[in-house]
Amino acid sequence: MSAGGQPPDPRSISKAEKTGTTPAETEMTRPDAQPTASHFIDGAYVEDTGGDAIPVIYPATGETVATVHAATPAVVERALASAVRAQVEWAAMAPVARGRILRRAADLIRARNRELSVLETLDTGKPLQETLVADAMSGADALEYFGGLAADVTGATMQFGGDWAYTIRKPLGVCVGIGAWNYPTQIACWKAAPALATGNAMVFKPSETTPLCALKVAEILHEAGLPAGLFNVVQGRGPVGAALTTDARVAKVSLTGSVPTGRKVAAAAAGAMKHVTMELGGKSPILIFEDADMDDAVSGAINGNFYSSGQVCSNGTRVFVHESIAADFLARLTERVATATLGDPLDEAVNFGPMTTEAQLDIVLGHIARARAEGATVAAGGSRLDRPGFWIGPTILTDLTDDMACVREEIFGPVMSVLTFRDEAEALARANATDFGLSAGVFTRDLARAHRIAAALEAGTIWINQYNLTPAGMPFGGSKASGIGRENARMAMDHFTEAQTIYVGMGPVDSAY
Ligand SMILES: NC(=O)c1ccc[n+]([C@@H]2O[C@H](COP(=O)([O-])OP(=O)(O)OC[C@H]3O[C@@H](n4cnc5c(N)ncnc54)[C@H](O)[C@@H]3O)[C@@H](O)[C@H]2O)c1
Ligand SMILES: CCCCC=O
Repeated sequence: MSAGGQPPDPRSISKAEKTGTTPAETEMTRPDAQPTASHFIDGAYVEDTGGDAIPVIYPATGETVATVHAATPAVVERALASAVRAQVEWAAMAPVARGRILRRAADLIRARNRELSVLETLDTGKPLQETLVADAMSGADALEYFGGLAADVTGATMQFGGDWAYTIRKPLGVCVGIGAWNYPTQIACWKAAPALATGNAMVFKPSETTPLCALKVAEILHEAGLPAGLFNVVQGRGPVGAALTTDARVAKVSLTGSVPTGRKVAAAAAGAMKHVTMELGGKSPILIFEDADMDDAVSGAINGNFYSSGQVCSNGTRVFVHESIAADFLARLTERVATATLGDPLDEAVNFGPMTTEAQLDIVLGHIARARAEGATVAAGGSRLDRPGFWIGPTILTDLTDDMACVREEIFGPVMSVLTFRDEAEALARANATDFGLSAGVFTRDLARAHRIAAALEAGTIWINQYNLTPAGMPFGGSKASGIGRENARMAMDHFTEAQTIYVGMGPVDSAY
């Protein structure tokens, strides 16, 4: 497919720059991001500077805005011990009372959305325009949803003609949550809400890259009335996550992260038969048929590739477009992508931010260099932007084949691969030809085709004529290498409980002798 010309550098149309926002002005609006202390344990902030210092870098400028310390073994011990103690009473509490606390936390989050969104922006670099609607608000939705469901955890009865049995769903005990860096508030809430609603305690380790927001979630949960010890936050890198995963007191590990980390964590948990939820990476397809609403398809591809600067697990980074509309699609796509507004993410006019880390930016640039070397055309973006921080514009690759690395591997950045197809069977086969299976999208006006394709796609979540929307009442998670289990919806309650079966004998007991 031909590139159709290089669009203007998105920096040249930054509204922030047009409106004359200066670094000095945005500096003035930036709050102090330094938390009271690194960890939140047993209802209070805890510091132990014996752990490695972890700088928190504002990705838009590269400045260090806070420093936390990795948990020492003593900190990990305090977190686990308080969770074990607190969980017993919490599990015995009336579920409706547990739910009330979570719903109160949801209200507090909504009331403080702006403050939390600014912190999320400082933590991740994602535009405030996004964080105001997608992060703390999504966390509040999960707390409200699971708070409402807490009193509705039910078992089943089975009749055997006299004798009968019933099941009750019991909490697992102490659960560990481990987060990725792209949605720190949302990930903390999506894990904490179903775990707490069902009577568990959680020790949460945020990503070392974005350690700030989970501390605020802990603070708010406790302000809402959560007893001390039930949601503890400890900081650290992989070894802290590994120490939590392998501790004998931990019944379950819920990880959001990459497939390689998922394999390690699942293997470590399997050694002690712990429950796991694995929310991992993907290389998801979006199939755009010739009868699709073109504007919606372009919007879906933009949302599914460039929101959060492409750092979204479920992104549809392999965009398969029917060959008869491919030229029109690419022309409209490049035209719209050229209007992205880059600038200080704290400026609400900005809708495209930097990569969250320089290391991730380097990974993205490496993928683009390899794609060029393999013969791809860069139809938009493609290079590091000459400004402080970790910037690359929305990037579109064309002239691709399915065996190129950029089409096969998760890039986790703003890089869309546009491919063409001739017929449905071919599109489906190519969409499924991956070890990943997180998500997929279909754009068509043909309802029968939409549902036929959705059923045949090997992915945990499929969007028809939409992309990347994840309401709390909808299960979300991956197939194949992209994960085990589901977050959100009633299914998440099942994943944080286990069934106990009680058989009831109603007559005499027969025995052989
Ligand atoms: N499916 C989803 O819901 C979802 C959501 C967001 C991100 N992701 C995926 O996350 C990845 C990006 O995030 P990342 O770079 O932070 O992932 P990562 O795998 O590098 O790290 C994830 C978390 O695991 C921890 N960790 C690393 N090694 C560990 C070990 N041995 N034991 C326990 N914990 C360990 C890290 O400290 C971090 O907190 C991408 O692949 C993305 O697709 C998935
Ligand atoms: C669509 C939001 C899911 C979070 C993954 O990165």
